[in-house]
Amino acid sequence: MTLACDNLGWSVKGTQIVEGVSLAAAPGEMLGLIGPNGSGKSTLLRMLAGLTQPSAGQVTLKGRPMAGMRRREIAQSLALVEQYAEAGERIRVRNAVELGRTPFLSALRRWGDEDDRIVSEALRAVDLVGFDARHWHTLSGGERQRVQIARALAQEPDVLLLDEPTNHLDIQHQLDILHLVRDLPVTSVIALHDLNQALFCDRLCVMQGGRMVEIGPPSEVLTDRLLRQNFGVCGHFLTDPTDGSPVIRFHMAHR
Ligand SMILES: Nc1ncnc2c1ncn2[C@@H]1O[C@H](COP(=O)(O)OP(=O)(O)OP(=O)(O)O)[C@@H](O)[C@H]1O
Repeated sequence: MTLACDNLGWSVKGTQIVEGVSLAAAPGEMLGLIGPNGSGKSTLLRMLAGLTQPSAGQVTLKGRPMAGMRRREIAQSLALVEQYAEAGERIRVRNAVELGRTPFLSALRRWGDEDDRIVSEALRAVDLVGFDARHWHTLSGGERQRVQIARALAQEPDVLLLDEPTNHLDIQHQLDILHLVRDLPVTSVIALHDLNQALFCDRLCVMQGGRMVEIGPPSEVLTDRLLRQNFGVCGHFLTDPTDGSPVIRFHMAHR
């Protein structure tokens, strides 16, 4: 397995935030992380990225315990796009994306043409061609989000973790990013609130109160019972007449 965790937990000041989460993302899989606000998705992602030390359990990256790995080594395989990622106000877009190459640079391996090519490709992938010289503080929320995704792509990771990556994005760029992630030859774990977007994923992991309550293909996980119990809504599956794909229409649940 590319990325896995076993009995993962995190507590703060005696409060259990995440508890007993075990999962394994297969190579190339797009695993969605869904659940109501405060259910532990971001905390779980940060532990999977090695940024938050678990209070219990362990994460393994390509079969090796992450706890024994150096930050640089993790960053050579795994990239995280956080929900509210910031960058220096005065940094330019291209320089921000170039930071994705840092884990691969050293005194013996200096910046080269290949790094320039990778950065240009990452900017192109998120539709930011021509933004190279723009300062971070001049960018819109959606443009900033795409810079952060480009920075992660520039890491050329095997594992890509994304925390609500479609936040702030207009509908075209939301679809672009979801298609991009789905088509990349990487293992991805992606926290999403939009359950129609979650249908893009191969499997969904449902969080509730810090625990994983379901994992499986979207069609099996997003049942009427689960939508009511975990999200407090009713959902009806409809079929898109253009391509036969499922769409969920939500209604308020009668209490
Ligand atoms: N450092 C902390 N101290 C206290 N409580 C925390 C801390 N970090 C997270 N929490 C709490 O843990 C819970 C889970 O937070 P987390 O951000 O992981 O949820 P989430 O599922 O990503 O939420 P959202 O959908 O709103 O982004 C929340 O109730 C949050 O307030």
